[in-house]
Amino acid sequence: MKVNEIFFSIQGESGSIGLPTIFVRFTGCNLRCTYCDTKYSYFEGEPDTPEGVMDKVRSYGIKRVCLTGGEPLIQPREEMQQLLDLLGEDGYEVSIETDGSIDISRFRLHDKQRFILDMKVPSSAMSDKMNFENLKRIVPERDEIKFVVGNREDYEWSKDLIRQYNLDPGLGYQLIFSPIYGELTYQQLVEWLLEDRIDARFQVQLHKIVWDPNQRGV
Ligand SMILES: C[S@@+](CC[C@H](N)C(=O)[O-])C[C@H]1O[C@@H](n2cnc3c(N)ncnc32)[C@H](O)[C@@H]1O
Ligand SMILES: Nc1nc2[nH]cc(C(=O)O)c2c(=O)[nH]1
Ligand code: SF4
Ligand SMILES: [Mg+2]
Repeated sequence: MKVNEIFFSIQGESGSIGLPTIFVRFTGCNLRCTYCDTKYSYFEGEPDTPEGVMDKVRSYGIKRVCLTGGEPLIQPREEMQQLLDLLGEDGYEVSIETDGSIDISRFRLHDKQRFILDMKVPSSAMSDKMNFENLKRIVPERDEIKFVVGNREDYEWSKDLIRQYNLDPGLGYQLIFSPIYGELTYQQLVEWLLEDRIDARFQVQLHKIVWDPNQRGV
């Protein structure tokens, strides 16, 4: 496996937002979202092993990890599964940020491990790469489905998907809406969500408020 960076910060996104978290950012992505804030992870990085990653993770003394990238699920499958197994054996809480294009059923999760499935909206220019079958593979109370939206068209696209796949929060589906940083105001997205009575979590990238938005490794 190839690792771009490992760092310790607060979780800036998703359901565990604000909690201290160790980030393992893998190198390489199969998509090229227009708005991607992590382009430096496409190629830069060093080879490592699941055991090597575990050693570094253990050194931080916190039992919460976020696997991200790049796209973590394009790393060699055996090695990624081995890392998930090692984290599971040690009782780590794990969130896996994934880009919606990779079959999430290729990986076996342990207790306290979950996917954050980002369904790429039209303005990402990647929505035709989505594997919509993933929406049937999601485990409602466990996983989260995320929409990172930049305009009204993205927002309508997301609502259509929620309707079409019956991603009803009443059935345990956990939905997140987040603005593309700098593209859509927080207020505009919040007002749309409230107006339409969408039972989803509004999320900002907390680390971009705490630190300079261009700072790496936070
Ligand atoms: C950098 S990606 C890595 C994981 C995976 N490739 C994915 O896209 O889910 C992690 C999260 O950051 C989000 N993200 C990237 N650039 C962003 C931006 N400019 N504004 C808001 N969210 C952004 C992505 O949409 C994704 O949910
Ligand atoms: N603090 C912080 N939280 C994050 N949550 C998801 C991130 C990511 O880049 O995937 C991220 C990140 O880059 N920084
Ligand atoms: S899938 Fe994730 S890492 Fe890849 S380009 Fe899109 S936001 Fe960036
Ligand atoms: Mg990030």
